[in-house]
Amino acid sequence: MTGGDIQALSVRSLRSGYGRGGDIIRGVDLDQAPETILAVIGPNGSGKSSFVKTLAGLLDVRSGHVMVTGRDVTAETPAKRVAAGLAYVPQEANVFPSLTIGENLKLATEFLRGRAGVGPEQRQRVLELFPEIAARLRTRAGDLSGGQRQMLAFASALLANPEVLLLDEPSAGLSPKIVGQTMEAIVRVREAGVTVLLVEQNVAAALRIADEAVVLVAGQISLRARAAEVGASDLAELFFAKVA
Ligand SMILES: Nc1ncnc2c1ncn2[C@@H]1O[C@H](COP(=O)(O)OP(=O)(O)OP(=O)(O)O)[C@@H](O)[C@H]1O
Repeated sequence: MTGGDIQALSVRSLRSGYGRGGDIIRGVDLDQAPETILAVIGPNGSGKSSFVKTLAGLLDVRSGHVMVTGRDVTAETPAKRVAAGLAYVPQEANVFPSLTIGENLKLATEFLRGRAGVGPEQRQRVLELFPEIAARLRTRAGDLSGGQRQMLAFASALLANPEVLLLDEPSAGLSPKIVGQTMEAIVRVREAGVTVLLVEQNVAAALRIADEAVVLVAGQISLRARAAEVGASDLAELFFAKVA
């Protein structure tokens, strides 16, 4: 959605961690071009979820910067980051199970007044992206299948009309067939003009749809490549290096 040389997402010398513990994210630099899908993969415990939480504002930045379409959001609260165009879908608890789909969608925009492009037209665009959700507005979110629940979580985040969508392991707990449908939905989101940063344990599924991939090992980027060029041997070496 952004032209010229402005990156959708820029991260500079980012460090973050929990409480008084050591740094988990240990100096990450990253630029992501608009309307691309970037897969963030890596071994268990390498800091993928912590990275995306830091971008979303849920883990304090110890040093470095996060910029969305050229605007520095490092000091902003999670809510202000959403208003600045950076939406986040957590791995778990990403919908309200006791509310209907319609109520979930209504609640998602409750705190977004003033953000450009938020309103009935955006709602319509989002519902067109997710027909399965659009057809079940009165169904309780808790009665949806895992895949449908992910779609609802994506839809809720997209109502903010974000430039960048951060997804934390959307395939977790889904059957292979549903993983495929979820990945197809992510491609549709990108085709609608949204930049997607996709944290995934399911490396094969993520690489199939991503433009580029970064491998995070022990809180640092150890490889960045076009997704199609990431070879099994690169991954084995990097993933194994963590264990050794
Ligand atoms: N709430 C927390 N408090 C303290 N340490 C945490 C917390 N959450 C994660 N960590 C630590 O941060 C490190 C990175 O964990 P993180 O969940 O970000 O990795 P990950 O790459 O997403 O792993 P996985 O693929 O298993 O989800 C781990 O050492 C983990 O123990």
